[in-house]
Amino acid sequence: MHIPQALTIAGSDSGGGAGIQADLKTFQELGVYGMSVITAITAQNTAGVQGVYPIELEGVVTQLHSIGDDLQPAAIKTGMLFSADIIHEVAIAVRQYQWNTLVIDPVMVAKGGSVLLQQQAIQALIRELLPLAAVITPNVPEAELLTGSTIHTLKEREQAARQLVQMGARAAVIKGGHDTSTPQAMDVLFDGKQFHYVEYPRVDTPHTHGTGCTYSAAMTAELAKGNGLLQAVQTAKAFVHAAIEDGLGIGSVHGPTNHFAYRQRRAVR
Ligand SMILES: Nc1ncnc2c1ncn2[C@@H]1O[C@H](COP(=O)(O)OP(=O)(O)OP(=O)(O)O)[C@@H](O)[C@H]1O
Ligand SMILES: Cc1ncc(COP(=O)(O)O)c(N)n1
Repeated sequence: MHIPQALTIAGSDSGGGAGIQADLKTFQELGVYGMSVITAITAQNTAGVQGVYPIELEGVVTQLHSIGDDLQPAAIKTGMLFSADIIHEVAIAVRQYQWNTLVIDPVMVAKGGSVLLQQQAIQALIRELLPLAAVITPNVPEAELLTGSTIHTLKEREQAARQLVQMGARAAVIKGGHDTSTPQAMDVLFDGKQFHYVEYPRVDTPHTHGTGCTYSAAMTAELAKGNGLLQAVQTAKAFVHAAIEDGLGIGSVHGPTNHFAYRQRRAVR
């Protein structure tokens, strides 16, 4: 039996809703064997981030080699990378091990405002990692920082997605989770040739901690199974929407999403 395998390179969230924890739960829920390279430990809960502790560079590099020298992830995602040095080492490993199906979630700040990517690392992300991406999945503020343009309208989101492809990514998804002016949570995918629009109704909930991580992890899992990009994005959107809609009510502030929801809904159908 062939088991699809995927790797996440990201930060640990002690609260379990975002980062490595969200990624591995999502991989598992979608029937994919998950592996991890941890870039930083965060002390975090539903109220916010209480501390950020980057892993020593050598520790990140050794984890990358442990995976690359033995295991064969069919798809890889990056989340919180924290520093330019870590980005540099990840880019080297991606090229060395030919991790061509690379999903970049350019995590920059947590929902509560804590910095998860140092300011000076943004240029390294653009220069070294973005050109290796099968797809990059910024939210609007992240897309603005990556492209240097302001984004208000749908046209501007499309332009930003196109620009990210011109900058070297093979595809870009600009997420609409932050745009509360519309009743739909609509994401724009530019696959290098055409635009696709993936949408579900916006859920009125404060429990959206880790939505971006969960979405990009679900995309990575679907790509690891050999699915095409549009199908992977559509399944990921269904997965994250179910996870938001069936929130768990865990924690006192911005709770995690429900990683069981997609599988449970399919089981009762
Ligand atoms: N309230 C909501 N209702 C429905 N869908 C949502 C909602 N919030 C986010 N989404 C969807 O969740 C996915 C993740 O998007 P989001 O914009 O939250 O990412 P993000 O800001 O990068 O997340 P994170 O802050 O966790 O990294 C997208 O498909 C987005 O449209
Ligand atoms: C380790 C880690 N990675 C990513 C996020 C982003 O998630 P959110 O913006 O929902 O807090 C996070 N909070 N922590």
